[in-house]
Amino acid sequence: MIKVGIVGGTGYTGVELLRLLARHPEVELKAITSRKEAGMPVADMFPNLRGRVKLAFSSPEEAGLEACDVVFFATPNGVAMQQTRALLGAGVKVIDLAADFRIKDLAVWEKWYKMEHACPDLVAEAVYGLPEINRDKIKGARLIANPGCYPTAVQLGFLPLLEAGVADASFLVADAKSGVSGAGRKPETHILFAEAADNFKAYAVAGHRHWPEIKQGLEMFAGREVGFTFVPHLTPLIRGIHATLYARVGTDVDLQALYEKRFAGEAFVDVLPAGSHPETRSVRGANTCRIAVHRPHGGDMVVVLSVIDNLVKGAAGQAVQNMNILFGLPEDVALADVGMLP
Ligand SMILES: NC(=O)C1=CN([C@@H]2O[C@H](COP(=O)(O)OP(=O)(O)OC[C@H]3O[C@@H](n4cnc5c(N)ncnc54)[C@H](OP(=O)(O)O)[C@@H]3O)[C@@H](O)[C@H]2O)C=CC1
Ligand SMILES: CC(=O)N[C@@H](CCC(=O)OP(=O)(O)O)C(=O)O
Repeated sequence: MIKVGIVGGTGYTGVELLRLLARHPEVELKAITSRKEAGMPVADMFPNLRGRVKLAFSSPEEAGLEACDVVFFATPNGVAMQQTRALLGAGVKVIDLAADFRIKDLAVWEKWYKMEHACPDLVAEAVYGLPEINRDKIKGARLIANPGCYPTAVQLGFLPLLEAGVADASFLVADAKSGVSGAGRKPETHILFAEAADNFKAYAVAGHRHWPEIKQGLEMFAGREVGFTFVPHLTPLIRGIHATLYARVGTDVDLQALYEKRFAGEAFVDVLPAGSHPETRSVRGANTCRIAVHRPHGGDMVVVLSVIDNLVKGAAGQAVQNMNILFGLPEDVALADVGMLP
């Protein structure tokens, strides 16, 4: 059995990890931390886990994380980097759902995250946990930087175009909408029901911290610098990201065949038939990225539609997928759920 610890068990990604790991046949949950709720049985806070998770929250210091095989950090940015070195030293693998290890250029990371990095050498070592591009590196890793939610939807959507070199890499646009759970469980005014329900708005148009993360990935796929514009929106859904991606391509490319070929054999990327419009609800609760590719009016613009559940393929599901790869298990263990309609 894989002994698992979770730091930050009271947030939305923490409880989503618990939902997935509670029925993972190879996992033994050893510790789930919360500083505020230490001592409270997990199922008292999250009744969906009654009868499935018997542990109580413990404080991070008393959780015995060094005795685990793998520790997930479902914590705000800047927490995992304080504890990762000691855990790796104790032989524990680490999967960080936050952004501490995602961006290789430290100056860029420090600019966007507004703090000094605690362990630059570990940033260099960390493997970016997008299995569809990094599966082989993930297999041998000690430290996984689990991608952000918008970055997962956007990078998977652009991947075939850029790898094949068929798009104009100097003009890439991502117009993305996220459900409110993407902002986490901490109380903030802009995610109150009366603020976010029956409302729709863009935010961080001047610059969002996922922009450098996505750009780093797109440049790796393209093998060159890219021109990339990213506009996130808050939409009155609870779960889900819908990314609408725009690029210029030559008119002789069979886009449908390109996408189907690139993702053939990928259990968690579903390329829909030509002309489809993927819905966020079709991936709700599922670890699936569902993609459709369009060429409106037969012109030179490609429009890619990419949907994920931000808490599953955009966070906890992808983290469990990475854990399965790290421990040599089939990638879909505990991740075979289909989306929930309606
Ligand atoms: N929500 C989403 O869709 C996605 C989130 N992420 C990332 O995952 C991480 C977690 O997100 P989310 O679950 O939404 O966040 P929440 O704000 O909902 O939860 C944060 C959790 O971390 C704990 N925590 C906070 N500070 C510390 C600390 N200093 N030391 C130890 N534990 C701490 C909190 O519990 P307590 O204070 O009691 O200790 C809580 O359990 C974030 O970095 C987020 O950016 C990534 C992809 C998608
Ligand atoms: C809707 C919403 O607010 N989404 C969050 C992004 C989600 C996220 O968790 O990103 P990191 O893991 O990189 O922090 C935001 O825009 O800040």
